[in-house]
Amino acid sequence: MTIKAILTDIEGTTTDINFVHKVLFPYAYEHLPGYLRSHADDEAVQSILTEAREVLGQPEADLETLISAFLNWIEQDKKVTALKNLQGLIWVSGYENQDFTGHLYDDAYEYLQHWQQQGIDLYVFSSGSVKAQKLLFGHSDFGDLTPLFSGYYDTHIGHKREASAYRKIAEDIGLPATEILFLSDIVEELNAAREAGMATVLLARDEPVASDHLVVENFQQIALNA
Ligand SMILES: CSCCC(=O)C(=O)COP(=O)(O)O
Ligand SMILES: [Mg+2]
Repeated sequence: MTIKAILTDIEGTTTDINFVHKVLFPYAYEHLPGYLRSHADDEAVQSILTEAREVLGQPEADLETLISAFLNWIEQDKKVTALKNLQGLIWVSGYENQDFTGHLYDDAYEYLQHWQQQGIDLYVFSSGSVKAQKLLFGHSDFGDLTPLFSGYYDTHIGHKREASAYRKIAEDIGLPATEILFLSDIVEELNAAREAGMATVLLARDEPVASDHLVVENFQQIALNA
């Protein structure tokens, strides 16, 4: 089978989980109350707040109630689309002030470039919003890597553990799912991608994992018949 496109997860796949959980999430947690209090009237924030009220089932929830809900979702690592959109807005200042740069494993940097040079189109699918994805790769440890990617997908297209999301992505990319390879560290995501027809590789970066998906420790071990 010929792989023509690669769709990659971020956290645990291109990027250290610790960067997300020990740098990005704490930054969002610390800045979220102040950000919401000073930007509550912005159009983009208004729509995030409306969506959060819907998720909570509390159409009248005030700003302080919503702040508590968002903080609670960060603590629980909930992949709520409204939270993910909000985090993307908050992280702008962190990247722009150079409080941090987007972590990328050396092998991910090397092989994403290599695959692109081989003519393979690269796409991202993360629970982090498209804005957050572009920030991470645009302000990465290796500089601006956004020219590597042909497209970005987040939970607006569907949940990462549901096959329908991968079917929609394949349709949007314009390739049969069988010609797309999905990379992730989460078996449930790989199962959903496989159900949609995609080829799959499980990244087990920290410890060995037994799986019926092809398992690798890093991107260098991924052999493609492009
Ligand atoms: C796009 S950077 C922030 C990552 C994030 O917010 C997250 O929830 C990680 O999700 P992933 O689907 O990449 O595991
Ligand atoms: Mg992941």
